[in-house]
Amino acid sequence: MAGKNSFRNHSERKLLVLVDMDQVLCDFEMRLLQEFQSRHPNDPFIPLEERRTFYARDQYAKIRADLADNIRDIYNSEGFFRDLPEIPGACDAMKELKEMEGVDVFICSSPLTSYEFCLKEKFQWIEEHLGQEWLDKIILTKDKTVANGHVLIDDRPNIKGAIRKPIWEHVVFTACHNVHSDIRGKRRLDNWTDGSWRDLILDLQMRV
Ligand SMILES: Cc1cn([C@H]2C[C@H](O)[C@@H](COP(=O)(O)O)O2)c(=O)[nH]c1=O
Ligand SMILES: [Mg+2]
Repeated sequence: MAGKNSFRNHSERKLLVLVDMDQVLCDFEMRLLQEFQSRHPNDPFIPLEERRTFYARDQYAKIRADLADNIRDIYNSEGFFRDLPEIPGACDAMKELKEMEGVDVFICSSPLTSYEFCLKEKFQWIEEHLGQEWLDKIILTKDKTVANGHVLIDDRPNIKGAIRKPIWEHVVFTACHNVHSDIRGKRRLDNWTDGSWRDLILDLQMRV
């Protein structure tokens, strides 16, 4: 019985880290803007530093309804999710996290409801940028509040769902659209490059 208990204690002490994909591992916003400007050179666009809503579509809709449709057509098109550029340092940080003692890391991402390309291409992106072994570490869900973990690193400032008080601490990953958002006492992670993510993980590990 001692063995069983020690296994339970060991797994309970592991810090379970959930990491979002779009705008945390891969740069949805930059590619969306580049593609929009290339497809619609004569239309008004929203520079990244002027983005404010979580959904780009919503902000474009305030300018003109057809611009929002054009935005949707871009992220619904084949290759969009597959070819997203990496957020600087994200993949190296993920690989390091995966090797850290006492840490278990998963990718937790919400796919588009129009899943034709998005679902497959999220898997392709992960395989290409992180490696095949990461295909076993994917949680795809429209409702992240039901996912289990100690921390969720995610750029969406307000994550709502079936569970009113999710089990994880939400650390807001800074993105163009949330720089000015009221994040009500939540912590931020600004990037994967200045090493501050390691301090965050160490601090979280002390609390597990
Ligand atoms: C900006 C924007 C995003 N989306 C979609 C793209 C993804 O499927 C989700 C975001 O997923 P995450 O796991 O929360 O990062 O939202 C969209 O439909 N419209 C948009 O303008
Ligand atoms: Mg995101």
